[in-house]
Amino acid sequence: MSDRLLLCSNRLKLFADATVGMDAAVKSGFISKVWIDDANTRSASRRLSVFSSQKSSCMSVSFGRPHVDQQSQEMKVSYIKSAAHSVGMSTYAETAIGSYPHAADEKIGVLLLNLGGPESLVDVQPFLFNLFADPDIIRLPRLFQFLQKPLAQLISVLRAAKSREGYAAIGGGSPLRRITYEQAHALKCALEAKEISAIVYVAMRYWYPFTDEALQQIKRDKITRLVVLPLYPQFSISTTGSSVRVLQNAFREDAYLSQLPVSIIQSWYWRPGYIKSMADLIQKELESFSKPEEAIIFFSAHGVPVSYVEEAGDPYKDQMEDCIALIMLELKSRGVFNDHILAYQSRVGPVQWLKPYTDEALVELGQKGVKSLVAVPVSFVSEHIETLEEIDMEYRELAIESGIENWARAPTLNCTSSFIIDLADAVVEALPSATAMSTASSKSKDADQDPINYFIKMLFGSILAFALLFFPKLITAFKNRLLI
Ligand SMILES: C=CC1=C(C)c2cc3[nH]c(cc4nc(cc5[nH]c(cc1n2)c(C)c5CCC(=O)O)C(CCC(=O)O)=C4C)c(C)c3C=C
Ligand SMILES: [Fe+2]
Repeated sequence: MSDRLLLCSNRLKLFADATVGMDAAVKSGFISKVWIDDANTRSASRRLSVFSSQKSSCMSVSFGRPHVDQQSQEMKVSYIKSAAHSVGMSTYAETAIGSYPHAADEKIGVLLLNLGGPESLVDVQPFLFNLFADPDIIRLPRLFQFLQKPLAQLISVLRAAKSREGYAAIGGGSPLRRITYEQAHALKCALEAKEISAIVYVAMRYWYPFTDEALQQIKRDKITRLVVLPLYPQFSISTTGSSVRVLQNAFREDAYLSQLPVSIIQSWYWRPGYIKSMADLIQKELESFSKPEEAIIFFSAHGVPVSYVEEAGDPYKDQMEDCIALIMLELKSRGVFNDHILAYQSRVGPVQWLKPYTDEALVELGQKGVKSLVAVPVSFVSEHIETLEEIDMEYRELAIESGIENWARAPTLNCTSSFIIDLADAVVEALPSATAMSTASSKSKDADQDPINYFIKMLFGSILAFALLFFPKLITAFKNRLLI
């Protein structure tokens, strides 16, 4: 009874014994945060770290007692496991805690999931078509899914000129493929340093190398155990959710893959190695200012439409806020007490996206007299068009015009060694719980189940799609007025 824990969640807050309370709390299914309330809890904390990664993708472990602000922050953390299930994914096996004893007999694969990007300006429109043809990016009611491809064709053609300008400004193509392969190589080396021999594969969602290519290679290599690691720290239906759906479909249809033990790491923004690596980058950037303490830390995350969060239960916003809180806690523990803000960038189309919008927030800060700012891209771990063009060019210019005099941008993590080592740890922790992927059909808890919402979407979706397809003049109006 010496190890006492304070367990906080959105439904439950209690003091408990380190072992009994932990297991009971986990079984109750509502734990999102554990505070270790006693300094002498080394063994408990080790167990907690392991089970936090295995039982719940959002649960994190901290030491000491939360003060009031932290506590209310933690209470906001939502329970990710239910959200992951709502998009039909298998999570870690319920019983797997402990080390993985059979590594030597296995042929281990790690599959990195990423978005992909056009490698030349000619690729831009077909890449955009693939992106907009994804039902997790443009979410149509089921009855109208036959419009998905015509709409994708239309929107990709309309968007292509603007996108091409962006890719031209960063050298004519996306660096994502190159950087992801560098990360794959670094991860392989980090695993080798931990005496795990693994082949690391790359599967892009919208451009080469596509998921299918990676899966064919996995089969040829006769991999016997696979860890799936999305290169998105936070889970979103539009990113990890979409890639995992593609994987599930492929696994369901293939005799070999459907039997292959797989662990999917749903999200990992809470991992101490990632949080520390982000804090390192920010701290280093702050030191480039003559008065570091005056600079605002401006976290800029890729946005998603509000409906993803409010109607489809996307945990992305909650995870993003939790992630920022953890980075700021880490910075505070290092004596860095700068103000910070989280805003969302890269919105596309006419719907409401998560707010505040990065461009509007920058103007507002300038108007308030802020003079120094460090921009921190936070939803992605490699440089890409939205860091190199949108932040470094568009937002920088806007910030300077708005009166911000000292601008800096934290680089993305890319192959930072502390980050790659942490990813390797995540893989090692995930290995024991690999199980054959569930073939249960996904039960999406989305707005389609609400008949009124469904009817409204159906009506407006069909009017819009038919109008755009059959009245060319409307296309110009659509393009000019609706920001594509
Ligand atoms: C966590 C990261 C991302 C989320 C969430 C996300 C959602 C999302 N994106 C679009 C539309 C576009 N995204 C585009 C590029 C792009 N998106 C991400 C990441 C997230 N997207 C990355 C890393 C990239 C860049 C890839 C590269 O080539 O470097 C694009 C194309 C570029 C452009 O024209 O701006 C579009 C379009 C939507 C609609 C969406 C959520 C519904
Ligand atoms: Fe995007």
